Amino acid sequence: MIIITPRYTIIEDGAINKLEEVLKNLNLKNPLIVTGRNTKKYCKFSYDIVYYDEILNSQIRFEYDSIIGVGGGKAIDTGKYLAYKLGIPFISVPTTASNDGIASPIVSIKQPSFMASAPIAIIADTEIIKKSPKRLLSAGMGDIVSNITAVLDWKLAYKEKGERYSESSAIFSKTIAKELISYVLNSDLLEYHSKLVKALVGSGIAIAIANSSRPASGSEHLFSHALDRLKEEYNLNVNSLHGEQCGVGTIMMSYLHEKENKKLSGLHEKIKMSLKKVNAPTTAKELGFDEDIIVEALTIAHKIRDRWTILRTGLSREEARKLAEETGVI
Ligand SMILES: NC(=O)C1=CN([C@@H]2O[C@H](COP(=O)(O)OP(=O)(O)OC[C@H]3O[C@@H](n4cnc5c(N)ncnc54)[C@H](O)[C@@H]3O)[C@@H](O)[C@H]2O)C=CC1
Ligand SMILES: O=C(CO)COP(=O)(O)O
Ligand SMILES: [Zn+2]
Repeated sequence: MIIITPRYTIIEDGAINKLEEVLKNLNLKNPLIVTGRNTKKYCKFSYDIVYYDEILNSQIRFEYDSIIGVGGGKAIDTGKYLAYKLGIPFISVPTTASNDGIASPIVSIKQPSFMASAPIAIIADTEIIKKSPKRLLSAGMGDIVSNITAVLDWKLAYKEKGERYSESSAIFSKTIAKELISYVLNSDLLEYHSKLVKALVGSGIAIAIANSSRPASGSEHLFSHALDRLKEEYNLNVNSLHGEQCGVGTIMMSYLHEKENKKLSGLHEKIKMSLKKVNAPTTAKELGFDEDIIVEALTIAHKIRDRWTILRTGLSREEARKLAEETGVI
C-alpha cells in the first residue's frame, strides 16, 4: 500500500514567507494561486491568481506546474481539485483552521467526496490563522471532535460488517481529538489556534495513512452531509459551516454510542463542553436550523453514502426526535 503525505509541513508564525523557498526546493516555478476575496490580501506574490468561485468558468491554461490554495475550506478544496484534475502538485496555505481539508487527500466540494492527492506541502501561518474569524476557529473544533465518533463507527463497521480497519490511523485520529478536547477543557485557550492547526493537519494525515476518510468521518459527517442536502433541497438560507454541523452531529452520535457501551458514559457531555468552551454551536438554534430539519437530517443520514455506522439501517422520526431532545440539540 502506498501512503502519500505532505513533503513539507510548516506550522509557525510567518510561515507564508517561506512559500517561495518551498517552491524552489520542490523545483516548482509557475504556480497558479486559488483563493477567496477575503484572503487575496495574503497572496503577496507575483503568480497568477484566480478566485475559487470563478474557476469553473475561467480558462485555466495548462502552463502551470502547480496549484497553491490560499484561504478557507472552499479555496483549499477547489485548488486541490484543480491540481488533481491537471495532475500537478498542490500546496495548501490555510488562512484559517476550520476543517481538516487543509491536509487531507480528500476533495469534498460536493458529496460524495473522493480521494484525490495529499498536498505536497502545507504552509500554515499561525499569525494569519490566529487573526482569522473566531467562528472559523470554533468550527475547526467540530471537525476534530468528529474523529471520536468516526473511529467508534469505523470499529463498529469492522466488528459488524468485517470492514477493513487500520488500528494505527484509528488510534492516531482518536488521540488527536482526545488531546485537543483535554487541552480545551483544561486551559485558557491561549495556544488553541496553533494546537487546532496541528490537530487538523494530523487528522488529514490520518486520512492519508488509512487511504480513506474513515478515521475522521462517520455518522456525524453523514448528519452534516444530510443537512447540506436539505439546505439545497429546501433552498434554506442557513450558512452553517461544515465543522459546526459535524460538532453538533458528534454530540448526538456519541450519545448513541454511549447507550451501547457503558465504558463511554459521559462522552457526549464532555464533547459538548469542549465545543461550548470554544463557542462552537451545540444546538439546532445555534446552528440556525429548525427542529424538523435536524430530525429529518437524522432520518436520512444513513442513506448519504454506503458507510456502516451507529445509525445502522437508520433512525425513525420518533427515534431521531428523541435523540435530538435527549442531547439538548432541540
Ligand atoms: N477535503 C476535505 O477533506 C474537506 C473539505 N472541506 C471543504 O471545506 C469547505 C468548508 O470550508 P469552511 O472554511 O468551513 O467554509 P468556507 O470555505 O465556505 O468559508 C470560509 C470563509 O472564511 C474566509 N476566510 C478564510 N480565512 C480567512 C481569514 N484569515 N480572514 C478572513 N476571512 C477568512 C474565506 O474567504 C471564506 O469566505 C467545504 O465546503 C468543503 O469544500 C470540508 C471538510 C473536509
Ligand atoms: O470532512 C471530511 C473529514 O473531516 C471528509 O469526509 P467525507 O469523506 O465525509 O466527505
Ligand atoms: Zn470534516
